[in-house]
Formats: sequence, structure tokens, C-alpha cells
Amino acid sequence: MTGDDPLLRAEGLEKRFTTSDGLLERLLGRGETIRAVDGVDLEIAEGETLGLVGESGCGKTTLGRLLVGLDEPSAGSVVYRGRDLATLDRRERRELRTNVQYVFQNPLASLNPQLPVGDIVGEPLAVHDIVPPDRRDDRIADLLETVGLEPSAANRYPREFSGGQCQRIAIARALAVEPEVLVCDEPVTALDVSVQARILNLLSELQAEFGLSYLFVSHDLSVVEHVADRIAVMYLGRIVERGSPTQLFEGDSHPYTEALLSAIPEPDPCWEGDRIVLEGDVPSAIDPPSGCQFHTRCPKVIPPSAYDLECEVFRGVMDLRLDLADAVADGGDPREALRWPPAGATNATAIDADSTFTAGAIKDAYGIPRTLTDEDAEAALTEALEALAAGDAERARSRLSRTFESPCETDRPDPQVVDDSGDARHRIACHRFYDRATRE
Ligand SMILES: Nc1ncnc2c1ncn2[C@@H]1O[C@H](COP(=O)(O)OP(=O)(O)OP(=O)(O)O)[C@@H](O)[C@H]1O
Repeated sequence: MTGDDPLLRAEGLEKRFTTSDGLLERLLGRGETIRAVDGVDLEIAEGETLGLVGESGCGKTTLGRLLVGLDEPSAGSVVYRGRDLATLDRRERRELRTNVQYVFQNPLASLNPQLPVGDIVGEPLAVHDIVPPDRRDDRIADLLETVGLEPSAANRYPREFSGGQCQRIAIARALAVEPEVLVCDEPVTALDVSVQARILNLLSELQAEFGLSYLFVSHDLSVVEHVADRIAVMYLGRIVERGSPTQLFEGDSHPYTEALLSAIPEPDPCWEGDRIVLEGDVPSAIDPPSGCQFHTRCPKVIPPSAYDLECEVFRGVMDLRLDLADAVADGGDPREALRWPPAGATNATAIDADSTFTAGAIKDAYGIPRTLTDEDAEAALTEALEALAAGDAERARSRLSRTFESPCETDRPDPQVVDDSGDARHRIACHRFYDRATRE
């Protein structure tokens, strides 16, 4: 390893799980594939805190487990101090397990309730034979003091401690083996806000004292902002943006990051900034969207170049198109899969009547102007909606999908360097930042 090499690096890392209801399905390999981690590259330098953020289910925990060697990747590699984990023998893997430790989200659940705290913290010392048995009690007392607990805590049981104290115990246990990297998976999420701050302070003191590196996993960008040197934003198994907190918070951002940023509660109750509400849930990782996986929810999805359409308007057209595709796939009355009756409709009987299911009313339901500024787009949309209103959902679907295909759904965006001037390289994987000159 050279001085410039990161301590821990993931290259093209993938993890797929197979869902299956029963043993037979599993044996026949008939389950569906979940792409929990889908081609991740990242690195953690010595003494650095890398924050990893994203909504629930985007693959943060799975990525953390791969990095500590708790799970095997389906593809790609994890390289620790220049060595690929896949090439390590048993002894070297054991060593890695001591160097890279995992701190779990729910402190109480991660501690064995049957054991006194001294045994919990001392267990790794015994397993890895790190400290001779006659000096273990002293080491346990030291570790407890390091995390701000009394040495007498060793004789008590986890249930006697608060959530914050349990997290301190979990951190003491992780520190017992003198690791270089801690993967902290939502370490403060289960704690009260006042306790959260104390645990975050403790982590930063420990980092200063022992030169630790952290992968700090959280769904909460406002927590990560305060602890991370660099932040990686994850969506559906992929890293969509990486950079320093300043680059993310003050510079250009991926539209997904913008939505996360806008969701951070502002201390000023009078704040009336624009909150970006993402429509729909995170899509399933079983059959993730093509191209840029965020295109199904992105407020800045790019319209086809043939038409002159505002993003906001095109978002409505895309939503209609995607809902209609679901409706046709499901069969039945397409209105059930569409935004119908439109939000705010008061006369449900009238709205349900066929006579109100018109091209104009469908546009209203999706926030699409009655007349699009682009004539060709308007003609195509009206033709599709008239077919839909007349009961030919398949014709409407086919017309919309031929006409309104976004580049975001056809090509997977590579990360583009948008700022290389500061300490960190700011990279965004979004077609809006695609440097066509470089591509050409
Ligand atoms: N052992 C497993 N078997 C099958 N699917 C799994 C397994 N572990 C995770 N998954 C799936 O992989 C995807 C990513 O899950 P993961 O727990 O890594 O996400 P996360 O971002 O950490 O979410 P959360 O914040 O809710 O913990 C999800 O769709 C999840 O259901």
C-alpha cells in the first residue's frame, strides 16, 4: 500500500439476494433477484469519516456488511490496505475482522442480555486472545472509561442501562480489538436527540484519540453533515453523489440529494423554503428502473430533446405514462392505477362518471397544463389521452411511451466530476451533469 492508497476501498461492489417463499423454489432457483448493492465504488482514507446516506432499503446496511467482511459480495471487491479480501486466507480474514468493526443501530438488541457488561466488552479480547487473561479486567475497565462509563458498569447487565449507555458499551466492545475502521450503522437513530449529540461527540473524540476511520451510515443527512469529512449518497444500491459536506450543501447537487437536503427541518419555524416532495416510494430493488434509477421520481427528469418542455410539466407527463404502464400491465380499469379521481375532487359520483374522464381532466389530475407549449408534444399527448378516455388504454400507453421517452431512462449515468478544487472530489451521477464533450 502506498501513502496515497485509501485504507478501505470498494470496487464495482455488488450484492444480490434471492427471494424465495419455499425450499423448493430455492432449490429450483426460482426466486427473484434483489439488487441490494449494484456496482459501488468508494474509498475510506485513514482517519476519515465517510457518511453514507439514503432512504430505508437503499442498501446501506448491506454495503456496510460487505465492507467489514460479514457478507460475501456477488461481484466486485473490497480492498483493505491494498489487499483484496477475497484473496485472504483464514488467519488474515480473522485479522481483518479485528481491524474493521461494526457498531449496530439498536444498541440494546446488539448486546447479549444474559451477559454482564464486562463479559460483553471482554469477549473479543478472549476470542482474539489480545490481552492475557490476568490483565483483561484492567483492559475492560479502561475501555469502559474510554467511552465515558464507570468501570463498575462491568458487573451490571445491559437492561440496567439507557439506550445511550448501551451504545457506549457497544462502542467499547468494538474498540476492544483496537480496530482501524468502525462501520457505524445508524448509531444514533434509536436514541433521544440530546443523547445523540453526546454519542456523536464521543465518536469524534475517539477518532481524534485513536486515528479511527468511520463509515457512518444514516438515513438522516443532517446528522451526517456534522460528522462526515465526505458524504456518499446512495439510491437503490448505487452511489449517486459523493463529495464534502460543503460541496453537497452549497454546490450543485444530484436531484435526489436536493430532495434529501430540502427535507432537513430548518431551525427557523418561519422558514418557507421549497420542500421537494418526492412522489411515490423507493422502487423495488427486485426490478429496478432502467437508466438512472431515480428517473421514476426525479423532479428534474430530462424531457426528450425533440420537445421544448419544462421539467415540471414533463414530470407530470412521465408520472402519467408510468402509471398507465402499470395500469395496462395489471389489466382492469386503468382509472384504478391513475390519479383518479383527481385530488381535491368533491363530487365523486360526477368524477367517476365516464363523461368526466376526459383528456383535459386527466391532465389536471397530473398537474399538466391544458395546452403544452410544444405543439408536437401537445398533439401526441392529446391523441394518447383521447384514446385513454375512449377506453383504449394500450394505445394510449404505446403512444406515450414512444413519444415521451427520457434520456434518463435509457442510459445509466456515469459519475461526473463537477468540482475538483477542494479537499474532496465532487462527483454526481446524473445526466444533467453529463459532460457531452468528454463523452464525445
Ligand atoms: N438477507 C437478505 N435477504 C434478502 N434481501 C435482503 C437481505 N438483506 C437486505 N435485503 C434487501 O436488500 C435491500 C437493501 O437492504 P438494506 O438493509 O441494505 O438497506 P438499508 O438502506 O440499510 O435500509 P434500512 O435503513 O431500512 O436498514 C432491501 O430491498 C432489503 O429488503
